[in-house]
Amino acid sequence: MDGMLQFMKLIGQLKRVARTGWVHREVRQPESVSDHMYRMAMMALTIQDPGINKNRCVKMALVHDMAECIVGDIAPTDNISKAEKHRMEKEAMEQLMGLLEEGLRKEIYELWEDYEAQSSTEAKLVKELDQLEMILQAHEYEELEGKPGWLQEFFNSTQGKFHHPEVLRLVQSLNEERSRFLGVVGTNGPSGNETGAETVTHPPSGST
Ligand SMILES: Nc1nc2c(ncn2[C@H]2C[C@H](O)[C@@H](COP(=O)(O)O)O2)c(=O)[nH]1
Ligand SMILES: [Mn+2]
Repeated sequence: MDGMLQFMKLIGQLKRVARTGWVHREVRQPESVSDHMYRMAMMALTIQDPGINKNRCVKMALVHDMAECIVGDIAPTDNISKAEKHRMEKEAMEQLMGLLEEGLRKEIYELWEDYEAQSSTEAKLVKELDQLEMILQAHEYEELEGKPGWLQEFFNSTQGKFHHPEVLRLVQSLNEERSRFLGVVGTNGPSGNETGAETVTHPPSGST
């Protein structure tokens, strides 16, 4: 088969790889890895910061989890070490890159390596978008399932991970909307001047 066609079919598998974090919590109709990367790419497209290479961020968002078409979506709950996860994903990337011509192979692999190593400013921002996209999706699932606070663990595990002003602004808006949904604003809810890293940490009883 044509290498490019095989590459595109492998990438197409991302549409069918459900995000493990949601599967683990028995979310109905969990999003796929490609769903996750699409919204991250859109988030990157909206970046206004003149000091950031926005196009690099969009490309990085689109490639950062592509190895998961082969190795699947490895989550913290899988208890696979960072080193082993990196080894598995690097092997998958090499298989994918072997299907491409030299120029494309270099461009994509360099973006992926930068994200993995968190070397560039853009890579660090895309990591923040990765975490923002996840907590936004968690909030949306809480709303869809009518379960305020249900997915608090995703907010706890990302606390303190947000630094870029444009990301913090979105996290702040998300936390304010989530607080209203939790029904705590106006009682002992957030004061509204949080940096966005804090989350509402007193979900109603019954959430884990
Ligand atoms: N149960 C939890 N799962 C989590 C948490 N943080 C991340 N995750 C999941 C989300 C994805 O399915 C996967 C990794 O996502 P990447 O975008 O980094 O590949 O792990 C958590 O706190 N709890
Ligand atoms: Mn990701």
